[in-house]
Amino acid sequence: MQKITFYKYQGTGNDFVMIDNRALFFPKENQEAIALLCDRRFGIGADGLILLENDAITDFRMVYYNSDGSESTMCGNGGRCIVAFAKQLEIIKTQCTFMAVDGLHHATIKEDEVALQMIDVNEVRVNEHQIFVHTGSPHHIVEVNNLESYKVFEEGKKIRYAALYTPGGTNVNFVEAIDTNHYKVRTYERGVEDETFSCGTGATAVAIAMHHLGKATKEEIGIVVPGGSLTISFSCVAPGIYENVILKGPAKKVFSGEISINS
Ligand SMILES: N[C@@H](CCC[C@H](N)C(=O)O)C(=O)O
Repeated sequence: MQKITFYKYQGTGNDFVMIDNRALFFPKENQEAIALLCDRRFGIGADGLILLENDAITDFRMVYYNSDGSESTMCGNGGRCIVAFAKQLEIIKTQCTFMAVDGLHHATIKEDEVALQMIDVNEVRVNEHQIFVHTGSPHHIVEVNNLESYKVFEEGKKIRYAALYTPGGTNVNFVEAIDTNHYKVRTYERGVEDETFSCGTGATAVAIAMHHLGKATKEEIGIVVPGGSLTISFSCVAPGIYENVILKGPAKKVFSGEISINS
């Protein structure tokens, strides 16, 4: 058995087990242990697990796993939470750079609010089969009516496993307008294989898609998710090309503890 100190963080209800792995002690190859730590009945419970590690050229490195134990692509809410975690560990003060699977990120933190620069977007794919944006993770977007009662799990799962996205799959976001520049979003997340309370890369993808489609008129969009509110700002430099993409919202520590895993 191996005893692990962990911290639990959440960003608009997207929750993560956070581990300081600067000493590289964590058994990354043990996918079963990662899934167990994220299990809501037999473990701590979370949508994902994040390791904070040293990086040669930035303040730290983020390594992200979905709750099924698989290492995955970028997590926007996780990125905001790891910035709050790095501040708690006194690695950073109010601004930082860090390395993630999709490259270099800049972020600032003021109290519980983290503004995280996401990767640039070079394509918004719109055709008869899809509205799709890759914001560090893949996101399919569907506009719906009556989002509150929409069957996000059932419909999301169908698209997540659709032939169009084989073999990697996609996350699926369902969106309904509040007004021109504010949208409600619910997301089915790949690797969690369920609806989560929030998805940062998903909210970012929706904001960019709504702007690209000409539905949103501003370069700052408000997104309301089941777990709270996010703001996404960007510069649209050409059709489908978005730079200075910033995802902003709260990131909070929930609790910390120790847990033993089979090593
Ligand atoms: N919750 C995340 C997205 C995490 C990655 C996703 N589940 C995938 O595997 O693509 C976010 O806040 O962006």
